[in-house]
Amino acid sequence: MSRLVKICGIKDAAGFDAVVKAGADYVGFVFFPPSPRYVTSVAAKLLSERYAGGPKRVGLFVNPSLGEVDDILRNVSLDVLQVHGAPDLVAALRDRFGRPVWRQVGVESVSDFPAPDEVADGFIVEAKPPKSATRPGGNAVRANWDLLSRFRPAKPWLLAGGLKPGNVADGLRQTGAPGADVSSGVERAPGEKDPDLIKAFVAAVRGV
Ligand SMILES: O=C(O)c1ccccc1N[C@@H]1O[C@H](COP(=O)(O)O)[C@@H](O)[C@H]1O
Repeated sequence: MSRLVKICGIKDAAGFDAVVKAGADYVGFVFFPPSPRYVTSVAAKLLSERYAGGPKRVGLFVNPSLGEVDDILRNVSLDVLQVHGAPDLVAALRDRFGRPVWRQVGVESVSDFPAPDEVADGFIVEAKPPKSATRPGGNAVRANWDLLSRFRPAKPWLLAGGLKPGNVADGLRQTGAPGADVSSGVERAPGEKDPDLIKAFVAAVRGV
C-alpha cells in the first residue's frame, strides 16, 4: 500500500517548491492568524499558481465561520478543507462548499475516536494539545501510537503530531495509518520549512 503524505504550514516559495519536488500528495496552508505558519489567502493563491497540477491544496481552519471560509475560497482554490471544530461544523462546511472536509482530532483514549457515523471525509489524528499550548495543533506532540493501532475508521486518515523524518516510518507501521501529516518536524524554526527535511520526510513515508 502506498502511504499518503501531507506537508502542512507552507508559506513561501522555497517551501512550496520543496514540497512539489519531494512529490508529496498534499500541501497545507494554515489560515489561522495566531500560527507562525499563517498565510493569507492571496499568498496561498500565488504559491498555488507556481505549478499546474502538483500536490492537492489543503486549507487548515480553526473553528471558522462559513463566511470566513467563503472569503478565502474566493481567493484561492482549495481541494480539501481541514478543520479543527465540531462534527456539526464539518457537516455545514461540506453542505455549503461541496468539497471534502477532514476533521482534525486530538486523541488520548478510545472515547476520543470519531463516531462511526461522522460525516467527515477523513481525519487528521494527533495528540491533544498540551495545557500550555496556544494553538490546538502543530505543537510537535506525538500521539499515542499504541492507542491508534486500534483506530480503524471507515474513512481515510492521516497520522499527525510530532512526526519527523526519523520516526514517521515507525509511526505508520505501528499505527497502520494510511498516511502522515507533518508541520513542525520539517522546520528549522517555527514556521520556517527546511527543504532537506521535507525531502527526507517524503522519502521516509515512501519507504514504508
Ligand atoms: O501548524 C499549526 O500552526 C497549526 C495551528 C492550528 C491547528 C493545527 C496546526 N497544525 C497541524 O497540526 C498537526 C501536527 O503538526 P506537527 O507536525 O506536530 O507540528 C498537523 O496536522 C498540522 O497541520
